[in-house]
Amino acid sequence: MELIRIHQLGVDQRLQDVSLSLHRGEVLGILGANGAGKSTMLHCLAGIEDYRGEIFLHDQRLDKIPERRRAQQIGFLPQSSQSAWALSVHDVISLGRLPWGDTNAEAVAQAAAATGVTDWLERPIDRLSGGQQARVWLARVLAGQPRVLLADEPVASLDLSQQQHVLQMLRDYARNDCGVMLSIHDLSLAARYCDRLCLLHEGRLLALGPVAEVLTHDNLQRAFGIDAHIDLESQPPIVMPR
Ligand SMILES: Nc1ncnc2c1ncn2[C@@H]1O[C@H](COP(=O)(O)OP(=O)(O)OP(=O)(O)O)[C@@H](O)[C@H]1O
Repeated sequence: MELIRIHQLGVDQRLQDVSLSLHRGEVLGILGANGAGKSTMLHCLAGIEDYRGEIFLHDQRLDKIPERRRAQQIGFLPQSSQSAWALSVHDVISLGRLPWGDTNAEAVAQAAAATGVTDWLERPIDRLSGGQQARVWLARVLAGQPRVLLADEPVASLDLSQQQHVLQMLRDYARNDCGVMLSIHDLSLAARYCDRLCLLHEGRLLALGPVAEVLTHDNLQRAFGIDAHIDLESQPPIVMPR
């Protein structure tokens, strides 16, 4: 069943005629070169970018859904986040409860545990490393318990172990009757953790479907201009520029 349906999405010169769906229980990976339109598409879904075309959440047009309800349903992790104040980790994660108007201590504790930040709850966020802060911002989104979780490069600043941990956690999150849409540059990780992939090229949809249909030599040549070594049968799968 579709959680999100995008129909002919367009933004100025940046995104053209993109149509796709996010299904219940799946992780959909958004791929593409720098400037391909990944963030732009996620911003449209998050309600922070004007667009042409239509986006449906369940069967309701996104722009007709009251803002608060939309924020309860769709959580967004931007590419980078910063706090203007030296909030504690606990307070940052609690901000994720704003759409609900509560402080749900259990949701906050669960989000902290899922991202492995429980030991830092009392520390000011600006005293953490970049990768540690990234996990706290992710915890903030998780605390809102959104049905649809959008994440713009959630593992870009994480070490190898945390990349795996976070992607597995997002996969588990999706399986719990939710959906996750994330942009990612590491094609091997995308092959390993995403159920389906969407490959954007110059603002257009170049390929959409199961991993093996999207990560082909031809598609990677067109999207990234690379000759790739692709072995999707190995454990874990390998997709690297030669
Ligand atoms: N606020 C903006 N106003 C106008 N153009 C923008 C804006 N933000 C991004 N762009 C342009 O839109 C295009 C798509 O950018 P977008 O950020 O969606 O790419 P991306 O695929 O997320 O790239 P990256 O991998 O570098 O994060 C780029 O050409 C970019 O220069």
